[in-house]
Amino acid sequence: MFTTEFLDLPALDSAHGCVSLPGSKSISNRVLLLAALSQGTTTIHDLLDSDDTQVMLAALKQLGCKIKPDSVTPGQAIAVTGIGGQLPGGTSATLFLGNAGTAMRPLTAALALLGGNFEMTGVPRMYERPIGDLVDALRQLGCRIDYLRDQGFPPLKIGAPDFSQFSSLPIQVRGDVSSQFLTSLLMALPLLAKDRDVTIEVVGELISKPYIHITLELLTRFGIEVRNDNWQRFVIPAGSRYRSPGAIHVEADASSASYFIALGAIATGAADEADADNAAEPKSIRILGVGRDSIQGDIRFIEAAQAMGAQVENGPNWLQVSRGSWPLKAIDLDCNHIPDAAMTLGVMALYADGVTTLRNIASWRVKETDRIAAMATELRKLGATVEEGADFIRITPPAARADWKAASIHTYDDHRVAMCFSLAAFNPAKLPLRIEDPKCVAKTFPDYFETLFSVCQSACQQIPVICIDGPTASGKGTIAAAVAEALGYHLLDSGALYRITGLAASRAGLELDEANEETIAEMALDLPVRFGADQRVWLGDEDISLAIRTEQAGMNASRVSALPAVRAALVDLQLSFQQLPGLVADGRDMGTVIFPHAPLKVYLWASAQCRAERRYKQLISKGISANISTLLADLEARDARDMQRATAPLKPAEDSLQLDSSEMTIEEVVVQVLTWWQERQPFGRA
Ligand SMILES: Nc1ncnc2c1ncn2[C@@H]1O[C@H](COP(=O)(O)OP(=O)(O)O)[C@@H](O)[C@H]1O
Ligand SMILES: Nc1ccn([C@@H]2O[C@H](COP(=O)(O)OP(=O)(O)O)[C@@H](O)[C@H]2O)c(=O)n1
Repeated sequence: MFTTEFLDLPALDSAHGCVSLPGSKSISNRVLLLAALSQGTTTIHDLLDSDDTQVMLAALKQLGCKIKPDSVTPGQAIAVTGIGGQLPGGTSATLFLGNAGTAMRPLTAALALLGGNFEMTGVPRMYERPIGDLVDALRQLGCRIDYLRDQGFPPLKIGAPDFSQFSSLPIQVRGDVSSQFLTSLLMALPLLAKDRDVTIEVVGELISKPYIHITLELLTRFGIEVRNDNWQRFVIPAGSRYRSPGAIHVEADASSASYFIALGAIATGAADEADADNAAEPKSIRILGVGRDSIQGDIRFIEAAQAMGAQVENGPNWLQVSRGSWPLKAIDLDCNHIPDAAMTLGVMALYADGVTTLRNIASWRVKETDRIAAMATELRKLGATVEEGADFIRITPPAARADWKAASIHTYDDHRVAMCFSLAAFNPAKLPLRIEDPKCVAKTFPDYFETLFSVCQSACQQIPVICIDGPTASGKGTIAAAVAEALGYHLLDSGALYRITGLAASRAGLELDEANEETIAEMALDLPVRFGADQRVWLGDEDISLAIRTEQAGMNASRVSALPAVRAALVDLQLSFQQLPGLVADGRDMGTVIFPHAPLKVYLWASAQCRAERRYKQLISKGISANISTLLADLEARDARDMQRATAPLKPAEDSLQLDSSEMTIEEVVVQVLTWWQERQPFGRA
């Protein structure tokens, strides 16, 4: 997951490949609650690991459910042992539910019926999301719920219910604000249906029926057959009891699939339509985990995408999407049946041949953020003309390539805004795009951007490289790592490759000189090297992270690096590090030889005395003994060799910015490099 302040997406050209999507959030949290209310243990496969499921799991643990293992582990099922429809008397807890509507609403209903003393809290945005209609419905039954701040909104206090006034009259709930209210009642009211039918009556038009469909399907899996009278009345029959299905699979999120369906429709055409080679090879996006048999309403996003031009093939649990019409066709669509996925249509509209109108989307206004306002604001930043109304949005794409703008997309702590806007990186103007606060995707799809990059292609010159070259101990490695972390970029420590080559050659008993140049170059071509987490380096099965950091290893590196054949042998390996979303490369010739077109080249240096002192401290802190005057002499010898060698000598690239770090702290250097980088971006200062 990208936890950086922002993530810059370079212009993307095309997409092709296969993605496996994470489990659905709606299904995950419903299954968790139903498993928690049931008797016995439910083994849940493919549960989504996200902020919303984590708060739900934490809450269930507080309520006394057993969860094994303790948290969601990739590839491993999770077992939830439920409370069997009953909490121990006097249970009390403060439950923090973040910004998870799928936890706050159903848990409020269930706990208000179960009884106990609870405070239901969350993040500030949760306190702006209405819950009054659900509370009103529950109060009709005798539930005790108080507002702790604003009337109609969390946080809430729940006390012991008094069902003495509970009659057989239907419980009324509004259906036109959020379908989660009805879902919450449907999941919780079987608790009251032991010896009589419980009837729920919907007041007003029921929005988001597909989500109710998911709820009903899952209730069936847990032994509760609700009678659905035309989406207006729902009857939970007397004698209903939650029964664990034993094991259950969570299907992949159909809303998450929408980004990849759109990707197939937008980006699988040839990067350059005139390029015959590309045109010959059909490209597509294959999506695993969700397909024709999905119980999720958002699967009908496929129809909307097809209407805009996507070509879609499907199987029970897979989809395959490629570009059909291009440009996409503008549509005018009632989106009530696909409220979440419809946001993706808003970004597809940027690539359409006319004006797209998405209607009946009033519920967007009360989601993670006011999504109509958010979409309108951010689409305008990209150059679109947007009209918004209480329950619709109308989008006119940028008139021509030159009308597109490079935008920094604000994401409003809304995962879907972040994910759908990433698709604007395919703009024909080849402009980069900034996504602010990319970690907000953690709500439903923590590795969204990694998954996206894994199937996207971009021309080499579009993937940015920041080069940091300079003499030994100037701080290149330290600064490069910090800059890469701040930007979410990959890191190339090119010196490590020469160090590894030097180590391997000296272990093989070779003199590190011209006589062995070809032999060492062949070794360099075939090094079984692997870079792991925490900057660990492996040669075959051996962790050589420390062995390559000694001054002797540095000296050996300097020797082998003077051999032109060795340098040539390492070129392709170095180039292969230039991957989405970008690269920070440190070394001697990053800017002069390996990445001559890099948009930012920094030549970092410091006085020899200062560098010798830094290296001394560094070695001592690693427990390696050292002597300053020897270090100074070695470092000057290394500088001389690096600067005087015939091939790729150390020197500032003509277009580099020089930075003397002698009097600067590490933080100051990092800030300077990031400032230079920001100044080169079309977004303005962050
Ligand atoms: N601006 C700086 N001020 C003080 N110490 C620094 C600075 N930059 C780097 N260092 C320290 O100097 C040592 C050498 O830095 P390193 O990144 O290994 O250099 P290089 O990769 O250029 O050989 C490290 O211990 C690092 O923490
Ligand atoms: N791009 C590069 C990187 C390192 N090198 C050589 O490899 C040696 C070790 O590189 P390094 O970056 O790990 O060394 P330090 O700067 O950390 O001492 C340097 O002394 C250079 O001679 C090179 O020639 N070209």
